[in-house]
Amino acid sequence: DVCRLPPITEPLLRVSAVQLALKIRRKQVTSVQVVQAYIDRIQEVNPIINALVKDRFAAALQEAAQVDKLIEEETGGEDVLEDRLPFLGVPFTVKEAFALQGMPNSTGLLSRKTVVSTVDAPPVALLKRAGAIPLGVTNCSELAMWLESHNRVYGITRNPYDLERIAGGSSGGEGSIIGSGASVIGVGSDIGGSIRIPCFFNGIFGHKPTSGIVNNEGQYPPASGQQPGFLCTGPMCRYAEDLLPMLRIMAGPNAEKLSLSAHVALKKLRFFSVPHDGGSPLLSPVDPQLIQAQRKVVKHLEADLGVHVQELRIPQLKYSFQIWGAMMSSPGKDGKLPTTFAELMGGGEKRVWPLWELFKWFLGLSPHTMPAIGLAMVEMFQSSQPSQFILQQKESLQKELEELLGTDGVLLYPSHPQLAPKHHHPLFTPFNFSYTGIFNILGLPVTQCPLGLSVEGLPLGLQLVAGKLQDRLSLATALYLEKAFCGWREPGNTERTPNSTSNNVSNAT
Ligand SMILES: CCCCCCCC/C=C\CCCCCCCC(N)=O
Repeated sequence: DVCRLPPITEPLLRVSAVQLALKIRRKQVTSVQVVQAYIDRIQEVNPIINALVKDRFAAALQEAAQVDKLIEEETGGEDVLEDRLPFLGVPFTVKEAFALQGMPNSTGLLSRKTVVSTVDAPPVALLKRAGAIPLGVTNCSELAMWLESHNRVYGITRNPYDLERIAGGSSGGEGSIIGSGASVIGVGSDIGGSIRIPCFFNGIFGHKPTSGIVNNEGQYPPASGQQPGFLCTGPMCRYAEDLLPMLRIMAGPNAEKLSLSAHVALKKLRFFSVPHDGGSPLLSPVDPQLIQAQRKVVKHLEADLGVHVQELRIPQLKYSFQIWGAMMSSPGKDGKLPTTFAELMGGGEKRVWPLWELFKWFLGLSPHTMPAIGLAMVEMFQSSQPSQFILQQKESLQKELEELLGTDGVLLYPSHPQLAPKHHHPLFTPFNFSYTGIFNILGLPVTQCPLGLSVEGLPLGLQLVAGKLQDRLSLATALYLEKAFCGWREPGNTERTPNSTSNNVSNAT
């Protein structure tokens, strides 16, 4: 069957990063064994999914051997290692848009093909300092600004649940490699959904932190204008228990602001469910299977936690795309407009002429992808003066949601109106990303939570949104839902685990 990945046979690939680190510290397994198991799986699936675009396997194995030596020689005991190096010996992957020393950093732009990073981006450096070992870098969309990971440097990345479908973007290589069981944790970034969309399409967990918490430096392209307030770097992973420790590390000193160690009493939280954006004509209606999955979550929370989940309609959400577009193109505090997409496509030296690129594209001569050319064309007609009406909608939405969520609220909202589309299909539904993009503008933390598979075998999922700096609430809710909905499912494995049957939507009553 050409649409299926080979099944996972190595049990180490079914262990969370936190548990792997524990096993390595306790010498139940060596870091070399774990790193080798992941290299083997990458070599098995990557020729099919094209997710990892440059590896550093030899260096990773050497680093793993050093870790094993360090553990042999450590006299301070397991606790000392856990405290100092919580991810000691655990492999991870990084979106190619981030600097990882010695690895390419083109962000899918052909003119940057030969750019090699000499340093690590700060969140990557923090993970390395916590003992994690990078295996390589993964594919993304051109200039990280599209929901399909396809570019002229590395080609197209495929979805492990159906190779004819997209892996999402812009951190689609991460989504696909983690979803395939060929990486356990990874680093992504998100200015419109680039962590959450690939996590959703590949059935894994991800977290877009509160804006400003994780350092965004060391990724290309740099955000400009007001965009630094919307761009977020965050964790992507297969097991919910890895989200919080990853965030704690990646946030560095800012982690303190999130009180991540505070206990979350789920029964005392206030839950809200918004089933759709209120009907923007630009976006697709929400897939009935996603509506049903969200309803099942509501029922489960009410039955199991004894909470009341309030269903809401928030009319301003209908303008999500217009709000995102207006804010992304607004000038920064210094009055400077953001760098245009056409300038970014030109590699910073000269801007490209979108219509000329379009003409070349039809002749097969453009070094750019169609979505990038399309974005540059749309930009030509975009005003940097957003309408007062849209700004008012944004202000009232911000106020309403912040008041609603406070310090104890969690909102359930679809991640995207459709299940993973076929390759190139987002060209016909380019505004659907607004389901995720709106929360970048609002600066709220959002955890992407998988919810089993659809009748077609594609991942279902949901966004869990919390108030500013309340990341621990959406993270705790995802951890709780993983138990009931079984979290990540192995692609190609249609068998259900014993307690998962009732949560497969195809089986739902
Ligand atoms: C050729 C079709 C192009 C039409 C463009 C229509 C306008 C759509 C505007 C923006 C789409 C951006 C998608 C962003 C996806 C996530 C990006 C991210 N880095 O978080």
